[in-house]
Amino acid sequence: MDDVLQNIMDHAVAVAREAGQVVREALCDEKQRDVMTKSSTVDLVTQTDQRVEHLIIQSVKKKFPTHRFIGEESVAAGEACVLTDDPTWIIDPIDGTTNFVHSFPFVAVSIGFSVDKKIQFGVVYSCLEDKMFTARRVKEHSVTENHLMLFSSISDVRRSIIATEFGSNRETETVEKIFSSLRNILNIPVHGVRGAGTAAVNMCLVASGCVEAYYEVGVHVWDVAAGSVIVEEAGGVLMDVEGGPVDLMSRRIVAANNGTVAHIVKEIDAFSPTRDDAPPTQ
Ligand SMILES: O=P(O)(O)O[C@H]1[C@H](O)[C@@H](O)[C@H](O)[C@@H](O)[C@@H]1O
Ligand SMILES: [Mg+2]
Ligand SMILES: [Mg+2]
Repeated sequence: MDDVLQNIMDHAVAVAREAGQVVREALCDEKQRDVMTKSSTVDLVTQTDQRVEHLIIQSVKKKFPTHRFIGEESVAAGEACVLTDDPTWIIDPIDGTTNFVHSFPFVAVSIGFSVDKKIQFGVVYSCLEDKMFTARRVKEHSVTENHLMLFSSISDVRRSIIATEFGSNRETETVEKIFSSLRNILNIPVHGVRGAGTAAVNMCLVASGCVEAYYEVGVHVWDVAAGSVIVEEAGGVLMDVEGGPVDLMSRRIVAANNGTVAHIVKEIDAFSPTRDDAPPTQ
């Protein structure tokens, strides 16, 4: 199985790189950044998101015809978001669409691969930085092209930088919760709060030791599937925002180094968005 998995992962890396090239080219063409909206007026999608997801799925289908997919834009188009035991590619074609639309320079292609409902490997290609982050759920972990994972050993949360995002839900109650968590964390006080505008890159920043923790409520499984392995294989931990094991379908995540995770969880004003795998409402 090892060689088989490596073969699949090699394909994921190759197709992520190909997808990244499409994203870079699209950035120079305003038409390809024309905005459409999904769950809210600030939940953006472009024809490039759809095109890149199609490219990845078609490429994988040719090589691995029995594999299944959970893709952000396919789910937006009505496909079910159900993780089975079958080999499944979990794809975010452009993580950081808002960044892409505004040319804010952090945009990633994120691909997680799951078997038996466990993510086996993750590939995050931060395509404007041209950084490829990969990790496989075995002891080995690697970040190609010399992007070494330098995991943070800081355990004093007051010396930390915490990454988070504001998401795309602007309901008053949600915004209140987001700011309540942010206020608690700033008041610790931490050295700083940052956000790259992409969950996948934020998780790679944890794995690289650039930030001590990342948390968000409102993410989707395609935002965090790949990053989850990258963080864990770098030596980090994943947790639910109220403590306890993370559930990638729950839309809640904390990814952190060991020293700060407990402190961060204490400060988050948690809430529960509709799960990714909830049955569709009629
Ligand atoms: O750009 P996306 O693929 O839509 O992912 C975004 C997500 O929509 C947003 O809610 C999060 O705050 C970002 O961190 C994601 O990466
Ligand atoms: Mg995303
Ligand atoms: Mg996306």
